[in-house]
Amino acid sequence: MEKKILEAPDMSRILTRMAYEILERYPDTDRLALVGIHTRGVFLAERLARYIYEIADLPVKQGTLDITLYRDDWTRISHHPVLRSTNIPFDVDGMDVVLVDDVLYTGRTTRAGMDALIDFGRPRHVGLAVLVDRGHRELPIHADFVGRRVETEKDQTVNVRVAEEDGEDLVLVEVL
Ligand SMILES: O=P(O)(O)OC[C@H]1O[C@H](OP(=O)(O)OP(=O)(O)O)[C@H](O)[C@@H]1O
Ligand SMILES: O=c1cc[nH]c(=O)[nH]1
Repeated sequence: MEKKILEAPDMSRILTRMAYEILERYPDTDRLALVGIHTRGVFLAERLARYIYEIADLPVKQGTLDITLYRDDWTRISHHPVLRSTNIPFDVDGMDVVLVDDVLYTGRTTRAGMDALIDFGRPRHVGLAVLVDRGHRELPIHADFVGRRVETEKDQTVNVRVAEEDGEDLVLVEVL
């Protein structure tokens, strides 16, 4: 069984708030880029960029990262990984890059995301925005912009659904 923790209006409100926070932290939007981590981070990054455009009338650079081959455990997960597109259509050197993901858990995806990003250049600053921080970090990583902190047990699962991929906006936590 799963319990709903966020529904579509909650997600819109939270992402709007996060867009304001990102703008406040990085007012120089010429230097700002939002980079979504596949899969759902890509759609959340697009939405944050859209909210920033609506709030400040300023376009923000965007990119996507597939971190599969940068994971420290990818051979354990699959020897035939499905790869998705990495697209960083701007010069990363000197930029303020906000990585965007749906869930922050152990921090291993974020670490892989930083590795993947740094292969493109040397950002001035890298931040992290996540819709849900569920704790249980295994690496010294924290998020700068958090939609909702959720207390979880280590063996619970947080399931984020986004309309673009799943047909609905919903965040569920497995009930143990
Ligand atoms: O902090 P971590 O322990 O790395 O966990 C967080 C990651 O786990 C999920 O991705 P998943 O690997 O399930 O792939 P998905 O994005 O395709 O669902 C989620 O989307 C985050 O990217
Ligand atoms: O609970 C979890 C842990 C990692 N990634 C998710 O999407 N959910």
